Amino acid sequence: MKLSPKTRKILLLTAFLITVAVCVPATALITYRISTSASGSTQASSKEDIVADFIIIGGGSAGCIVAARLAEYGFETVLISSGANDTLNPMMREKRAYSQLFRMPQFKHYLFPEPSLNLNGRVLNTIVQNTLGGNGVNGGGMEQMMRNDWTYFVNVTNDQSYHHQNMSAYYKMVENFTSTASISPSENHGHSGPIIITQYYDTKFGNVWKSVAQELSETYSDDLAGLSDYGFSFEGSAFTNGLRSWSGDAYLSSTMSKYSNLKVITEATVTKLEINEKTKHVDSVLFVTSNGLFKGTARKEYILSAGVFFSPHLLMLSGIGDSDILRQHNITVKHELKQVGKNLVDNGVVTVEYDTKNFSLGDLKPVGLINSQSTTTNTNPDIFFILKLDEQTKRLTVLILNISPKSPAGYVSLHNSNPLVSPKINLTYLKDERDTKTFVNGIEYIRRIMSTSVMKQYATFNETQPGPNSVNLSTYVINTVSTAQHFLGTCSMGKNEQTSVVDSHFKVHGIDNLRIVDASIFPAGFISKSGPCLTVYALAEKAARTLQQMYS
Ligand SMILES: Cc1cc2nc3c(=O)[nH]c(=O)nc-3n(C[C@H](O)[C@H](O)[C@H](O)COP(=O)(O)OP(=O)(O)OC[C@H]3O[C@@H](n4cnc5c(N)ncnc54)[C@H](O)[C@@H]3O)c2cc1C
Repeated sequence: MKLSPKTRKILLLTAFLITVAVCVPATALITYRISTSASGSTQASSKEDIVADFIIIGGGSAGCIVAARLAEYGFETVLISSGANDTLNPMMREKRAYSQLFRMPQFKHYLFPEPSLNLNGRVLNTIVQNTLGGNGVNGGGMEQMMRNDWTYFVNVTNDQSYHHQNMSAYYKMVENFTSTASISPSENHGHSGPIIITQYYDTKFGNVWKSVAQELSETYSDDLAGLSDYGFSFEGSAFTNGLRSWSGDAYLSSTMSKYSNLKVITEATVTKLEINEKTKHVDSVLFVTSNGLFKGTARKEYILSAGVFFSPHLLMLSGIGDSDILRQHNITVKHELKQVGKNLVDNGVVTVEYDTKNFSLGDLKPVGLINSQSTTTNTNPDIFFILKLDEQTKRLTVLILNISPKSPAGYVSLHNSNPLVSPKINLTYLKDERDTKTFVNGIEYIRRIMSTSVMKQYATFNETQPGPNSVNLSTYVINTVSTAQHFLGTCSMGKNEQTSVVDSHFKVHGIDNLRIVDASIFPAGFISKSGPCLTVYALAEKAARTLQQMYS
């Protein structure tokens, strides 16, 4: 589609006007950056529309890996992403800048879910980092999923290639893992992949942490990757010597200059997949930049990697989804897939906070994956917790994640059919009272840790939140539970189109040239036991390898 500059300007202006005029809360508007100045990588300024073997939509954690690998495998590849290329910005890289980064809206879409009635009407916020690498610019916790988690994938898909043993190969492709512990490096880790992960350990606090586990009759594990899914440990980190490693930089930035068959278009928002409802084939994608409206055509396939909120959103806007919802918004149904947008899950997080004296953690990340109600079960953990110390204020925050939520899943849907209006998001934390109880048990468990003789001897901890005299912990949980930002599941993987959106080869059921590779494809009912980011990376490696095998 070639449009004159004047028509483009009119279209763009119209899109903005519609956005502003639409009757949704102003906070629901997407804050895509559409500026006329180029910032780093290629902007869509050419008059030509795009044609390539593969078009990837969304340069987040997964999208950057799929794009880089497909280019490396020799395919003509185009990545279209709504954020700018900020990979050289020190704010992205430096750990000490992370909290400031959080306060800078130009790098993010803030999405505001509907008020949660069971949380006294509170509106929680969800975040999509609008930059290359997406939400990989995060807290840096890097954990593999465990053997049992992969068995869940195998059972849901009937695809044996998801067995832990096989998936271990993809983690190894991602990881450049080192541990400062004097443990023999686990055979579960890779040591020459692009993402640098360091598991920090020091003997002094390491011994304390082991003794705490012992005093509470728990197990300690040198490394929670792979086989062991229970106990106290230290978490691997994407920060090494204070610098972040993430897919936007480690996979994509270096590749952009290396492969002439890779084109990265930033500050460009895909607004629609043009789908032929008879052939069930994606004919093209439309995307908007500050220079106007463009069309991209893939000779082979389109890969949707816009993340857990925007992937289902774009499917629905394009006519793939639950026909009842699409018709409500006057969207022509191109392909009925009831599960699009369903099964949204997240752990939720509650914190216990302490003022400390004589306490330091440095780069250490003490964690635990335990059952808060019974000790030494070595199985069925119900919470994951992590200790974070602000070394300047000496404030210790213990984050408690619910890894076995009982509440029904939430969903992603539409406010209306305007692609520049963010999706409708429904979250369901604490809808089932057992989840409140899990967090209360979690708080009591953290208090037991801080009351162990070994912790008391090591340093001074004064609880400030919820506070030692707080009588009603349930109320505290209801008033403070927040998003853990570990959202999964809105384009879930499974055997058929009644129960899922993609098959085990990442292909959208019923559409012949469209795949989804991002956090949205985790199977319905699956919840992350720690953090999903490293697994999203591993799944992206698997998807790229699948495409290479298919098309080489
Ligand atoms: C604040 C925060 C902290 C986190 N901390 C951790 C942690 O410590 N450990 C951990 O394991 N996990 C963590 N997570 C979760 C983890 O980062 C995510 O699960 C993971 O990054 C998701 O990757 P993704 O590829 O699915 O999506 P994303 O990385 O979100 O990428 C989606 C990309 O698509 C782009 N996009 C969206 N719509 C369009 C469109 N229409 N056109 C073009 N581009 C589009 C977006 O701009 C974005 O860049 C955290 C998440 C957040 C938000």
